Amino acid sequence: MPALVVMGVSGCGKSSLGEAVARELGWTLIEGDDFHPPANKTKMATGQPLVDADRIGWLDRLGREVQAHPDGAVLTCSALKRSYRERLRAAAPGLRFAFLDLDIATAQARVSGRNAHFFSPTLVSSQFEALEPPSGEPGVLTLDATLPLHTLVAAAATHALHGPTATKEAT
Ligand SMILES: Nc1ncnc2c1ncn2[C@@H]1O[C@H](COP(=O)(O)OP(=O)(O)OP(=O)(O)O)[C@@H](O)[C@H]1O
Ligand SMILES: O=C(O)[C@H](O)[C@@H](O)[C@H](O)[C@H](O)CO
Repeated sequence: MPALVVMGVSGCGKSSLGEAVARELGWTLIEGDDFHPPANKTKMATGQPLVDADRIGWLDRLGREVQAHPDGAVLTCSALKRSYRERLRAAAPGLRFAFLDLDIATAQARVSGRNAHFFSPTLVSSQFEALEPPSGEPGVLTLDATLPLHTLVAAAATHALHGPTATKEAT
């Protein structure tokens, strides 16, 4: 089942890239934030980081969403820890990942600059504490999240279609 997860910390550009890659490939976009239960959104809006127990049911739901779109899906999902990615891989074998790698200062600036978003800017540092970078795991392309969107789209779409051997890391 062809599927790509666009992953990384809050503000790295998952929604921007995910939407553009899904359009480029004609695949279904699954916006991970839309599937957080209300309790998770309330926690994040009030400055409380999610813990494993908050994320497990959400990840399982996202795995089912990917399974429901066997013709091609782009999933935006923070997928911060290796165990979370393994959970998604178990649901969708062969899943590919595009990791948007961003420094904390730029993430902070991007998240603070957003209006009307549920995610509290005070949580950015907790995202970096939770992050276990996926380098070395199967099917992962690491991208410099400060590159222009059109460069990221081209690299991520090639990776989604052809896998790691076809893609030179755009970092
Ligand atoms: N490649 C890029 N270069 C510069 N700015 C970008 C890039 N991609 C996204 N941005 C900007 O960064 C901000 C965050 O982007 P976006 O909402 O796509 O990130 P996100 O990872 O989905 O965030 P969250 O998970 O918190 O919703 C937005 O203001 C967006 O316009
Ligand atoms: O696992 C998490 O902590 C969450 O998925 C966050 O990453 C946010 O939902 C997202 O980035 C929106 O700002």
